[in-house]
Amino acid sequence: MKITVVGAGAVGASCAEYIAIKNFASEVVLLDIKEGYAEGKAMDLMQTASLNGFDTKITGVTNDYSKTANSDVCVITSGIPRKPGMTREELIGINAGIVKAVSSSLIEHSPKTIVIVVSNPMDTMAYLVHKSTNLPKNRIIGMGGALDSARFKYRLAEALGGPISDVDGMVIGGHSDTGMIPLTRLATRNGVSVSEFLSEDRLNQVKEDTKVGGATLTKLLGTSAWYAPGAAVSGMVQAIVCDTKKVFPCSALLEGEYGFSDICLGVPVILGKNGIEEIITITLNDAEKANMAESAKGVKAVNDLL
Ligand SMILES: NC(=O)c1ccc[n+]([C@@H]2O[C@H](COP(=O)([O-])OP(=O)(O)OC[C@H]3O[C@@H](n4cnc5c(N)ncnc54)[C@H](O)[C@@H]3O)[C@@H](O)[C@H]2O)c1
Repeated sequence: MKITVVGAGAVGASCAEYIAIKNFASEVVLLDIKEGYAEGKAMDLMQTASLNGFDTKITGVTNDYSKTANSDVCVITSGIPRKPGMTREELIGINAGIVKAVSSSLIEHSPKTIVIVVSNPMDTMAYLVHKSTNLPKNRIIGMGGALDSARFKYRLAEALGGPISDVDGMVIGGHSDTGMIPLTRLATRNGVSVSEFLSEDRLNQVKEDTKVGGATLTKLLGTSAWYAPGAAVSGMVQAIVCDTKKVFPCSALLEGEYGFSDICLGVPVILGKNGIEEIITITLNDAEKANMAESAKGVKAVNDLL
């Protein structure tokens, strides 16, 4: 299986590294517009192969889409990241042009590909790819919820004082500080509701810490994070390539699900060889429904800027 990752920056390179280390793909092509940058990242990563024990071949190219031909999955991470104090929405002006041009070049060379959109503001960028290409909706997937859910589980484990492997939970809604909806009501510690262990106040704190998870890291790092985003993308690529049918919250084009249409929003989906195999409709309570409506409103307002 051949995977292309566009953008050999922090997230793209981390994503390529995790894909290679998990050893499920034969080839990863890293593409960047900056002369020699992807080639350098690919060479550095290939020099970890004997140390980390993987056989995936990573090649780097400068803006040459012919080298990406017939990719099974293409990941778009190209674009600018946010700086401290910025929102993801503020990136739209520059990133929309990049994502539109990149997706069109990718699809020209890999018409059967599945596209994973990472560049921010991600829900709007995924929507833009839907609007500007003819790919069926199951083949365009936005990555946000997989990362936000990992951050949610991190915060839950911290509050519980237990291992993350005991924790399950999901974040749906828009991939923004205000739009995320960590579903504390459905989160569990080894099958037991987390509300058995944590007060409502503590759970609300977990929720708020999760929503600003990206901003917290951006402030500490001076730019947005890359390890967890790269790992989240690699998990989604693996589910597609290995046809695992695992459930991830992803930004998917909605056509009536959850009461919304003509919008990409984070909802639980089953990922497999066809990309989005199914959108799962979970029963939300009134408060969660109201949160989803607010979240959708926020994403629509950004979509209107396109
Ligand atoms: N969806 C998520 O959960 C999530 C998480 C983290 C970051 N992001 C987003 O991912 C994007 C990348 O973040 P990063 O930290 O890797 O940034 P980065 O600056 O480290 O890397 C971006 C790379 O894109 C390249 N690039 C720019 N224009 C290009 C083009 N037209 N064609 C090919 N390459 C091009 C740049 O040269 C650069 O190497 C940002 O928009 C960021 O906000 C999303």
